[in-house]
Amino acid sequence: MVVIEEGVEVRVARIFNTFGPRMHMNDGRVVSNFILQALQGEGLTVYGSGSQTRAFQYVSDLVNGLVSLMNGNISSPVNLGNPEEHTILEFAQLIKSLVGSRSQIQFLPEAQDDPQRRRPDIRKAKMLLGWEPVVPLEEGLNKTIQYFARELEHQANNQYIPKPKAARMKKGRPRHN
Ligand SMILES: O=C(O)[C@H]1O[C@H](OP(=O)(O)OP(=O)(O)OC[C@H]2O[C@@H](n3ccc(=O)[nH]c3=O)[C@H](O)[C@@H]2O)[C@H](O)[C@@H](O)[C@@H]1O
Repeated sequence: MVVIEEGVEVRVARIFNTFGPRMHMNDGRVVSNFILQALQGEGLTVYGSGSQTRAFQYVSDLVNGLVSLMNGNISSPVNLGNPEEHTILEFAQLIKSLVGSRSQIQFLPEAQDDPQRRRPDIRKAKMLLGWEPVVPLEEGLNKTIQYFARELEHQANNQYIPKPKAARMKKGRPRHN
């Protein structure tokens, strides 16, 4: 173990789904895809029935968690995420309504090996770091939508409009759709 042999202090953050301004706009993740699609009037691409769940944390909550972790003395892994869980269909409906978009929700084939549920257990971070996420989902989404809208405007002037990425690879294998 590096910790014992070299006296190096180690911190291990297990980072769960995170979003916010300055995220990559078209790497195919769900929040960026849905925001781009809603802003551009395209169908919001829900893979499968949309009943799979995720829990998304806002970037500033993650940064605060990382800072607390670095300043603490826990060398075992600590989950950093927001435990508020929603279905992907709920995310699609929420983003569509926050954008005020007329986009349709478009159901596509399920992604391969797509986890049906993901929600972090953050009891350890709460207890040992006194950390928990504080930014409400809608507030974080609104800030992210504003960022995407400004970027689209800027990029439109430069003739480059990013497209949401359609095919996502899961575990290194191509999806069928
Ligand atoms: O561990 C992994 O395999 C992956 O975990 C997360 O990926 P994931 O939780 O699936 O996050 P998203 O890609 O944002 O997808 C979340 C859910 O939305 C669905 N989705 C995604 C994009 C889209 O346009 N439509 C859609 O329904 C996906 O099928 C999935 O169920 C991370 O974001 C990836 O970087 C990591 O590789």
